[in-house]
Amino acid sequence: MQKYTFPKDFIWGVATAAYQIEGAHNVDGKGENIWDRFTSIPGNIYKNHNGNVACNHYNLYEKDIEIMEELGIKNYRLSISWARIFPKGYGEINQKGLDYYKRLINTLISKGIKPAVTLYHWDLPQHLQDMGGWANRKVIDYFVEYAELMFKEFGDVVPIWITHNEPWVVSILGHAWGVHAPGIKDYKTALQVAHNILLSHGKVVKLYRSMNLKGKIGITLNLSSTHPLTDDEKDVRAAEVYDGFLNRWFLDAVLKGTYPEDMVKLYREQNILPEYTDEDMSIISEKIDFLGINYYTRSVLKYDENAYPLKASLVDLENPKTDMGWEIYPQGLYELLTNIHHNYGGVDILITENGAAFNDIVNYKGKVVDDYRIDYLYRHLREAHRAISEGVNLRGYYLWSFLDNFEWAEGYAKRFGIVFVDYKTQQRIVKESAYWYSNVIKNNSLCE
Ligand SMILES: N=[N+]=NCCCCNC(=O)[C@@H]1[C@H]2[C@H](O)[C@@H](O)[C@H](O)[C@@H](CO)[C@@H]12
Repeated sequence: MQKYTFPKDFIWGVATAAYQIEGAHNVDGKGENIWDRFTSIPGNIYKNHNGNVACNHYNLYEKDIEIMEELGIKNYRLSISWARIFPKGYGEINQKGLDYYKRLINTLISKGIKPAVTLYHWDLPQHLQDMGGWANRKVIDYFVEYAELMFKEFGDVVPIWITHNEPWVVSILGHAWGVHAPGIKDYKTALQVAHNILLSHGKVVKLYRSMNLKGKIGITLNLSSTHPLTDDEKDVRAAEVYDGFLNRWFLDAVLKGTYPEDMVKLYREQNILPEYTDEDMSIISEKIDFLGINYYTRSVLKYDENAYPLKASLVDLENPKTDMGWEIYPQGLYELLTNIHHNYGGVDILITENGAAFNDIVNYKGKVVDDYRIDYLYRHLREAHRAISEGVNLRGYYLWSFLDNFEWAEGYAKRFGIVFVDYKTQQRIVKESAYWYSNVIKNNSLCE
């Protein structure tokens, strides 16, 4: 039987995000955030679901951490809800919000579970959106103020920090396509938002360095290997442009301090190029300790004369898919890891999210036998192992997600968890994939 052993100190973890699991949306002084607002507007979310209760993790976190402990999970990526700390986004601190995260983080550490904290996982305080949100450069300063307080409070006990989760999704889904909060549909705004988020990232990295903290800090990007539908030069160019739009715009800025020339030219021609300075780019590319990658699927592109602004359209192939409709394409993870290793100087990498939504059911024995999810995870971890064996500095893997949770525009219709959540009773059921993952962690290896 083939066994794939990972490096001795490889980080095996699970991941969640505040708005998706906490609930308690207006409890203990928490301010309104843009997802509280966006989900309150009928039509935005599947069946008008919202995160008001979610997995009630705000009240059930001790029970959830017990499950992690039972499974032998030693690393947990969580996010902090900015509006719990600063209800207005800046200024007055909400002590009860701060106390919640102190309890949560201290409980994790007392159980030997290392926290990796994401400072921003999409839940901007609404008060800041009311002044323009991330399109307003002033919000950058407020983000630095929030980060400074988090570093002061938790900098000595949190070993891994992620400034932002997926600036591309915040920018494009939230400000160009309008399918995420705050529901804006304007590419020029979207690209300015992306730039300001990246600038806030760089400023916070510099702040972290100035505080002489002993942990590691990075950023998480959602990346996808891109493929042309055919070898026709128009399709090949479409894939290159989409690669620039999704991947290289962010990778080059953070790791090289420049925006890719081909995309700068395209955005300038389309009059959607953001305003930025050389100084901005120098700050954005402040050296990070690791690059976080969220990988779910590849992207297949074809030339499309009518597709604004890229003249490239995603193609939906008839291949095996997850419940999100995303093609299951494990080799795309290998392609991505090796490309980044070779093109971006061998930067240390953490897979900060990988996982799959499937239509889980509880069987007559009260179990969730999610072999399809085990298959997805196995295949992707095999590709990760292949990349490591070829020299890629992959240091860890955080499975998305620990719990079934609020899947943004899809509400509770999509289940990504390795722990099933019955939203009517808040009962947790550990899925078979969790037991499988527990074994992978214990053995630090994959067995065929
Ligand atoms: N249209 N469209 N979309 C194209 C690709 C979107 C990529 N979505 C992600 O990566 C999100 C990431 C997020 O951090 C987490 O909060 C989400 O729950 C997971 C699952 O969705 C993933």
